[in-house]
Amino acid sequence: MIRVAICGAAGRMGREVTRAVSEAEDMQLVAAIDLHHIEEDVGSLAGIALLGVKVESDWKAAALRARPDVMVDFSVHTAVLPNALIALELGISPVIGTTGLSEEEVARLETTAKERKIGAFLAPNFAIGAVLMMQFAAQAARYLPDVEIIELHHEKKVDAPSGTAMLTAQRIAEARRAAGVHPTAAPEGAFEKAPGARGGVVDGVPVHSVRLPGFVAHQEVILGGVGQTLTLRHDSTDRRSFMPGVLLAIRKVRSLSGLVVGLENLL
Ligand SMILES: NC(=O)C1=CN([C@@H]2O[C@H](COP(=O)(O)OP(=O)(O)OC[C@H]3O[C@@H](n4cnc5c(N)ncnc54)[C@H](OP(=O)(O)O)[C@@H]3O)[C@@H](O)[C@H]2O)C=CC1
Ligand SMILES: O=C(O)C1=N[C@H](C(=O)O)C[C@H](O)C1
Repeated sequence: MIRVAICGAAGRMGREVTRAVSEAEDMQLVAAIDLHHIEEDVGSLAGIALLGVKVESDWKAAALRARPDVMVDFSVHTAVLPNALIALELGISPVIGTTGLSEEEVARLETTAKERKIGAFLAPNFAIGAVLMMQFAAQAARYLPDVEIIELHHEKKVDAPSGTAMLTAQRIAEARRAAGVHPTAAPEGAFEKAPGARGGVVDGVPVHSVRLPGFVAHQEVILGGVGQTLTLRHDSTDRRSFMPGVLLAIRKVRSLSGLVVGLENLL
């Protein structure tokens, strides 16, 4: 049995992960950490009976008591690094889905996991369709280097652009560099009458972030060429879409060497 702790257990993703872990035959939920709902039991939060597991607020105390093998983090970007450093200090492998980390924070995780020789995993998107979309986008950008990203999420999402859009832009930029191609420059005199109208630029790729009720997690990558466009679109209409990827990461993380980023590296 893999002993699993979940940080952010009472959140939208945390509840779904709680359910998925509790249904997996090779996993046992041993700790649930969140800053809210600490009086409620995870069973009622997730709509399942998980007798004996209470939501706690102190991750280190929970880790020392419950001794998990793996810590899954779907909390907030400010909590990820401290949570993961505690995990690595105690020999627990982190599986991180939380987005919005800085490059410096990812670098710190990488160094610490390497120093401590502990497997760690981070993915901005655990849905297989999103992983394929990112790969197709990178492949297509070699031939159609003019690309823009539109990501659309629920109104409660705090970070923009999404982690998925950030990684997609990074993959597109790498593909452009490898192929030696460049996007078309904006016409001379181009201007924004409303600041931000052309989106935020990530690694040379304009990204447009939409936040509205009714959305879960969606992304379009639009590539333009002479007389044609190619649109790649992925829709997560239910958070269950992320669960097979999360379970896969929980099963594989302890066999990794240091920090691995991106679900494609586990498939
Ligand atoms: N990689 C992927 O495939 C996916 C990633 N995500 C990412 O996961 C993250 C969570 O998303 P979502 O579930 O919608 O967010 P929620 O706000 O619903 O859940 C986050 C939970 O974490 C709690 N929390 C805050 N600080 C801490 C802490 N220090 N320790 C433990 N728990 C804490 C929050 O409590 P409080 O309410 O008090 O702040 C909240 O209950 C986001 O960064 C999102 O982008 C989401 C979907 C898929
Ligand atoms: O906050 C979300 O909901 C999601 N966050 C991740 C991201 O920022 O890319 C993954 C997915 O898009 C859902």
